[in-house]
Parts: sequence; C-alpha cells; structure tokens
Amino acid sequence: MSMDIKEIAEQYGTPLYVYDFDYIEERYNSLKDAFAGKKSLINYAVKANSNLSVIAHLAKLGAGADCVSIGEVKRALSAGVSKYQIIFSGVGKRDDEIKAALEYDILLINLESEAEMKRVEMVAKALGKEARISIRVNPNIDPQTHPYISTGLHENKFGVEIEMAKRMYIYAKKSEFLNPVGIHFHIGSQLTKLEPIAEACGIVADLVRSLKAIDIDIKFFDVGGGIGVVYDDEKTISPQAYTDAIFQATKGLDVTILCEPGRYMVANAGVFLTKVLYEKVNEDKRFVIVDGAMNDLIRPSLYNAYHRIEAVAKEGEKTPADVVGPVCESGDFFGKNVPLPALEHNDLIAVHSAGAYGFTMSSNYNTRPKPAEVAIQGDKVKLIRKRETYEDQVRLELECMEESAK
Ligand SMILES: Cc1ncc(COP(=O)(O)O)c(C=O)c1O
Ligand SMILES: N[C@@H](CCCC[NH3+])C(=O)O
Repeated sequence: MSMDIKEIAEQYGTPLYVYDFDYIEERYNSLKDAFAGKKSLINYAVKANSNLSVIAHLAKLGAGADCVSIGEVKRALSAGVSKYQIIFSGVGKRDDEIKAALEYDILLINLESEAEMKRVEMVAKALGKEARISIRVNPNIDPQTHPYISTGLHENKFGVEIEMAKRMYIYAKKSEFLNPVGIHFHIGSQLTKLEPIAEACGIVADLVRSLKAIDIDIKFFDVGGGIGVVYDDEKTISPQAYTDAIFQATKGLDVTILCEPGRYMVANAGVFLTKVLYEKVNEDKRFVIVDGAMNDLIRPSLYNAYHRIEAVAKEGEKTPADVVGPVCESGDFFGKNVPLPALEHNDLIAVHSAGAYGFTMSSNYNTRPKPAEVAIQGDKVKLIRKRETYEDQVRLELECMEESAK
C-alpha cells in the first residue's frame, strides 16, 4: 500500500470507512475454491456492504447478488451483476418491487409466505410473465447466535414451515404464472458452528427429495448466508468444512448450490477510523470521546457487539476507557473498558472488523453526515463514497419547507 492508515485519515478526513479490496478478493476466492467442481453460485449479500464499488468488485470476480429490496436489486444491476445472478428475498415485498423484479427478469424471487406467493402470481399474471420462484423454508433450528440475528426458528418471522412449503410448491407447480425452481433457507448470521447449518441442509435436502417424488424438480438449492467471522478470538467455520457439509447433505441431488455470504466477504476487510476529540474522567471512569458515533457504526450499541479498538501508532501504558461518540445517547459507544494509552486531540482510533453492517446501517441521527468510504486495492487508494454534506441531508426538505411556508 502506498499510503498508511494515518495518511489516509489525513487525506480523506474522519470518521471514515476504509476497505481492503484485495482481502475481499481473497475471501471470495477461498469460498469459490471450496465449491470447486460443483455447480455453484456465490450471491454476495448486498445488505452487508452495498457500496456500488464493493458490489462491482465482487461482480468482476464472478459473484452474484442476494438482495432484500428493489433498491438493492438496482444497486446490483448498476454495479454490473448479471440479472441471472440476482435473487430477491425478504418477508415483505411490495407489488411495485415484485413488478420491477419480474421486469428486470432476475434469476429468482424468494417467497416467504403463502400470501406473498399469491401476490407474486397476481403481479406476474398482470404482466403476462412467469415468475421463477424459490421458497424460503424455516427449518426450526437454533443457529446458536445472537437472538436478534437468528432467523431459522419458528418464532422468527422468516420463511415457512416444511408442510406449508410443500403445499406452496404444489400450488406453484400448477400455476401458469409461477415456476418453482428453487429452495432456500437462512438460519441466522454470524454462525460459528457448523452443526446447525448441516442439520438445516439435511432437512431441506429431504424436502427436495420428497418434492422430486411428486415431480417437482428443484434446480437451485440456496443455503443462505451466515458464515461467522472472527471479531475477537472466536473459532469459526472454514469454507471447506462448510461446503463439505452442504455436499454431504445434497448427495445425489442434481442442483446448483447457491449461497449468500455477506459478513464473510467484507467484515474483516473494513476498518472504521475516527479521531479523538477529548478525554474526560468522571469519578474513576475514563471516557475517550471520538468524532465517530453510533450513527456511523451501530453494532456495539445495537447488539453489544465486540469490535477490536486500537489507538493507531500510539504507545504507552494502557488503562481502560469507554470509547464514545458525540451522539446524545448513553448507548453511543464503540467499546467499553478498552485498554488504551494516554491520548490527545486528533489521535487516530481504528475500530476493526467494520466492513459488514457498518456503513449500511448508518443513519443521520443528530444530523450527522454519513462518513466517506475509501477502498485500498494493490497500491491504489480510491474514494468510493464522498462524505455527506449538510446540503445533502436537507436537500429533500428545503424545497418542501419553502413551499409549505408560502
Ligand atoms: C436471507 C439472507 N441471506 C443472507 C444474509 C447474509 O448473512 P451474513 O452476512 O451473515 O452472511 C442474510 C442476513 O443475515 C439474510 O437474511
Ligand atoms: N446487521 C446484523 C446482522 C443481520 C444480518 C441480516 N439478516 C449485524 O450487524 O450483525
């Protein structure tokens, strides 16, 4: 790299997201290699990091896209993902989104309820098209992850039970406007144990076999996303162990395996850079107040998620500090009791593993502009999203205010 992290922070300002594109490429290739010799498609889960340059980088490597809104579908298309490598999931698709997905002719619309199936059929009929669909099965398996990011239990809103899925396939097979070609499950995110995935694969593969027996031929077997990454010192799933479990469960089935990794591709490619504004001590509590905040990276506040935090190029004896932002919430923190050396105004702090669900979950709370995003590739450093301005934030309100004041 031609510039070090401090120079990047100087040039582009803070708070700032920096992504290592070479690392993303390595991650993509490691998973692709683990699928070697099998029909497979890696559909990057765009929600993890939907910057157009990130999607385009993965698309160039051959990745497809897993999308959960028509906005994400549009991002994937503008970033160069082939329409036949795009799938559209989500529990609540609107008619206009279904219509657009059908008009774009993407690979699959993934259904999450019987009511939604009827809606897709109706929209397809109105367009005189046949919708290629898959059905998201909820295998009722505990993925052993954070309850907010667990999705494969019946108590979660996602997918349909096995018996309902069967009924839906039978209905879809008879419909002139539905073509049931895929099956899907996704039991949760940040999965560090293989067993729940292997078990879900087995349950869903059995369903595929029983559908085949009634002449419903599933071509796409989608195992969702969820591969966990190392934030701290967790042991997680290796790509080969992951694909071996999938191959084992789907033995004898002539299917293309789809998977939808998000976090796996980008979490550890990203670092969030923020500068120290002030230090203060209340009673015995040390606070390091930085220029980034929960609106930029909400995972610690929302899930109490751990992100490794370090002071860049700063030595000295370390004492525990809460690293907090300027937002008006006690929940506005990046880390608690983080061992940090003595710090001064403008010292740089790096919050690691911030490439997934960082920028995409950011907001303008407290009228804070969204941070800029930068990519490092080989010896190049490039700006991939400009820092938002105050004008960007009020653009959609200003005219309305002036109009309504008349
Ligand atoms: C349907 C679906 N696919 C893929 C993903 C991506 O998950 P992850 O980032 O854990 O790989 C998610 C998010 O959990 C999801 O809901
Ligand atoms: N946004 C969550 C994960 C949810 C995954 C989307 N289904 C996170 O930051 O960990």
